[in-house]
Amino acid sequence: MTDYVINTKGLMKSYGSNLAINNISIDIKKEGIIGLIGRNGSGKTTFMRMCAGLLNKTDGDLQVLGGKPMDNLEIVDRLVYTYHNMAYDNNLKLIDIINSFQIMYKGFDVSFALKLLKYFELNEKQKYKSLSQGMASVFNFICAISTRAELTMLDEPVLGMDITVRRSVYEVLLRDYTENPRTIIISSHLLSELEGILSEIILINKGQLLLYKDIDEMKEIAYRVDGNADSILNFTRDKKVIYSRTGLLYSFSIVFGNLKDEMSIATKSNITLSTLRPEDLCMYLTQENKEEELKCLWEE
Ligand SMILES: Nc1ncnc2c1ncn2[C@@H]1O[C@H](COP(=O)(O)OP(=O)(O)OP(=O)(O)O)[C@@H](O)[C@H]1O
Repeated sequence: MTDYVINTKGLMKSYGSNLAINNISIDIKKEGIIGLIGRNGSGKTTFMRMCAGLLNKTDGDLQVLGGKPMDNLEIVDRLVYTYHNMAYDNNLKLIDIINSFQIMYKGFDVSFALKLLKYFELNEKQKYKSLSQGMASVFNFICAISTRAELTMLDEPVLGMDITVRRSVYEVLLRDYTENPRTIIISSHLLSELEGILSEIILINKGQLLLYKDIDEMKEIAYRVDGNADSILNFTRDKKVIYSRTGLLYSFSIVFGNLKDEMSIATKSNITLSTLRPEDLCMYLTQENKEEELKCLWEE
């Protein structure tokens, strides 16, 4: 038995001339709730769809649950992938879809799915097409989580949900994971909300893998350096600076690397060091400086 759910080597996917996944090599460990994080268009959906056997790769190796996912029933029976716009037949009621999941997945827990429908106040007789975006997302989540598949991939699962429902979904997810440990990969932009339930983060940008880290490790791999511009420059001279802002009122830099042992040097150099929240680190690693373009918007 392999210790990994997904192994890729040099994975590539192009849509015509558009390179959506660019040379991703990653071994994703079994068990955990993993956040697949990246900006719009970074390739999250493309990556998940390839893993789910719904999309062919262009090049490279891709193994999911120890096999190739494309046209491989033995593998796709052990995984579930849901997204916000599931294309169900217009006439299907929620109960019909639940019954189909039960037929497709031998581990599907119907009674749990029905309890969740009640908990989230959905009516099993309602047609899927009549659900609001938030309600449809809740229903897709219910189907995915009740499948208890070895690999559960949720693509933007909370799209359209209000904050109260999102919180309930996170709680159900975490509790169900504790009862039934498996690998759950969630793509989302809302890292700040998810942080509390994630064990690892995969960050991709423009189709490339930037990092795959344990969430606790992430809290020590980059630091914010505050001080006056000269002190910051001196302190960061030999360090990997990923973002810098120099202003009249304040200046700071973001340094990639563990600076835990440099606290006393920093204090002597009139520098304040602070750790970054995973969400901020992801933002600094993927943002582009558009200051000049922004100014141009109001120019004649
Ligand atoms: N069917 C398609 N045909 C052509 N290009 C596509 C297609 N699907 C995705 N792309 C392109 O591939 C890139 C990655 O898209 P993808 O949907 O995988 O990103 P994403 O990270 O899921 O984005 P978002 O967070 O906005 O949903 C984008 O440049 C997108 O325009």
